[in-house]
Amino acid sequence: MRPTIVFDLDGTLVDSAPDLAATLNHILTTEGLPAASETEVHRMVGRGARTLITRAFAANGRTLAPERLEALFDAFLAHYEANIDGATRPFDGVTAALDRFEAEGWALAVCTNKTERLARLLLGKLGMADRFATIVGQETFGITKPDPQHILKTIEAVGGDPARAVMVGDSVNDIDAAKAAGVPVVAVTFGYTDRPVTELGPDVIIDHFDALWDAVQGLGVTSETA
Ligand SMILES: O=C(O)COP(=O)(O)O
Ligand SMILES: [Mg+2]
Repeated sequence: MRPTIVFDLDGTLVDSAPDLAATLNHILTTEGLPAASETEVHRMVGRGARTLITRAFAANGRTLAPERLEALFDAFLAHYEANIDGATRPFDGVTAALDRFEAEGWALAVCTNKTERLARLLLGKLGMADRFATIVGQETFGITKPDPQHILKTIEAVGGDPARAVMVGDSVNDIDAAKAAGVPVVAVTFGYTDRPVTELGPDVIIDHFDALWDAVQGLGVTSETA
């Protein structure tokens, strides 16, 4: 059985904050609220767009009734879909790192709290969708990180084994989900998080995708079949 490497999307594979911020700010300004900075967005992304909107309104002392939140979520998705790849690009070294894992026989997967639909759209526009054996989002199983089942079901979807899998992510949601799933986790330092990943207890931390292959080798999950 092939080993599986599961990637978070926003803040891990792709630098999507500029486009997420543009859409969030479209919603906020339409509502008469001040725009959020990209740094603020970095701290609020990670639990999906409903949570992003909720957090941004809370930062302005506003709470949202459930119906209002759903309406704003729909408006967010429509605006984001139309602008999804405006400035979003893969982080430096992603392509070479994916090439390496693919060449060594790993199954590549995405597990994101974005919607699967928009994750597929974005990765398709970036020419990356075909590289992944599966792309799992918030609505795929109705489960989101930090629930460990989000990662475990992603591994299952590619026919993988959690005992021969690794998670790569940027936030507490990825790290907590992986730990609860019993899957070793690599944290990146260049993503979106409200707390430095050094405080979150990942198995290993990398500053650049060029360090990913060696970091994963150090976790003892290898390409050879047992
Ligand atoms: O869009 C989000 O809030 C999070 O997405 P991610 O799980 O890919 O980081
Ligand atoms: Mg992320």
